[in-house]
Amino acid sequence: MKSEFSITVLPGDGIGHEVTPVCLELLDKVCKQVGGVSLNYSSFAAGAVHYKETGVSLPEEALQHAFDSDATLLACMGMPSIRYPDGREIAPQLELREKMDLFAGVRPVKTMPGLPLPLTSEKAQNLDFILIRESTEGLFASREKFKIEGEGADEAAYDTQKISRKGCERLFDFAFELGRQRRNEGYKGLVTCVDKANVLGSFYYMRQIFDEVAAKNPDVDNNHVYVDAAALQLVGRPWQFDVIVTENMFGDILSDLGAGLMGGMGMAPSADIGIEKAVFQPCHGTAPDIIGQGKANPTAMFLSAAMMLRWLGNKHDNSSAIEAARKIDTAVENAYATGTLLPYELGGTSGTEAISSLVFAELDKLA
Ligand SMILES: NC(=O)C1=CN([C@@H]2O[C@H](COP(=O)(O)OP(=O)(O)OC[C@H]3O[C@@H](n4cnc5c(N)ncnc54)[C@H](O)[C@@H]3O)[C@@H](O)[C@H]2O)C=CC1
Ligand SMILES: CC(C)CC(=O)C(=O)O
Repeated sequence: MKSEFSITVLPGDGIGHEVTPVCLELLDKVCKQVGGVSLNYSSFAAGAVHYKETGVSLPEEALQHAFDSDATLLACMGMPSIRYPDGREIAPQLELREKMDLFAGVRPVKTMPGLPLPLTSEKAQNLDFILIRESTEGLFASREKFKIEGEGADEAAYDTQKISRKGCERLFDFAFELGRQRRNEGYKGLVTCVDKANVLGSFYYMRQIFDEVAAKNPDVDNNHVYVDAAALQLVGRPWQFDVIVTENMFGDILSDLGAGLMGGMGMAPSADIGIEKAVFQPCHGTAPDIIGQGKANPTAMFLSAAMMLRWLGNKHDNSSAIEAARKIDTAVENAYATGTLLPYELGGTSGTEAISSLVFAELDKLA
């Protein structure tokens, strides 16, 4: 059984440099506590600042390492002030997802105890569902091919969405398998396809493939919701969802809504999963408004690291890695359950130091 894992670490830009060091500290601590699992990190510069300094956003060496290592831990990348000549931001995390074929962006929406969440309903305090964002195509796939046509009053810009049969089939297979797993764990096991099939042919195509895959998985419940209605329902009665599966751009937007339900971007973990490879990174960006102020919430990064350990443990049949993941989740949950943490995003003053210290202390108690 494999117990030593090589991890590509990409701190990226902005608050990535604040949440990455404490996350590696947490990982070292938990691995030492559990035994039977150790991580060897190799860190690389990549992102907007690296592009500004070198003209390269994702060095070949970093990409190769990500391919060769067991998993990649990425914080966040991008800076609104640094752009390609065509005006787009530098976002090598998208290239990484595409080049490594990480089609399933798994974004859990799980609330923590002890936080004054934006939705006050009792049921909204105990949310636990997962949004799967297709991460290799959709509207994002057009970003390097966008065109401006016509002149004067007829000038118009076009981005073209890509929805492929292969992309849909593997995504929906993944969603139904997750739905089945969750049903076996006592969740609803309901897979909801979110689209805009009432207006766009590409989404009607996607929905038909969803229905084909659903027919092959009759033991797992499913339904469809249009994306506008999904936005409404995510605010009105989010507890009705279990596994949401959707296109890249819709998933980008709705997963931020999901982060809002948890108390902010600093609470929302994520994993980009392919057949063999995976990258783990929080949903948040580089938070230029709080860089260097100690306000960055490392929770999303911690929970993403736990997702990495669980994925490694399942893939390599290493129960210690799964135990380490469980310990991180429990330590984070227990830290919030004290009711003493209030992150900046919720109007409080708990930043990187306060949150990390309490999570570390709770982890020590689990020894
Ligand atoms: N996966 C990635 O690497 C992503 C990168 N970006 C990039 O990040 C930059 C900023 O984008 P924004 O739209 O402002 O999104 P953002 O997620 O960086 O920030 C949105 C809001 O959430 C807050 N926030 C985010 N993470 C936080 C944390 N861990 N702790 C406390 N507060 C946190 C920020 O202070 C800000 O008020 C842009 O360059 C954007 O392109 C944006 C989203 C995802
Ligand atoms: C700035 C974008 C690339 C953000 C995004 O969609 C992501 O990283 O998930």
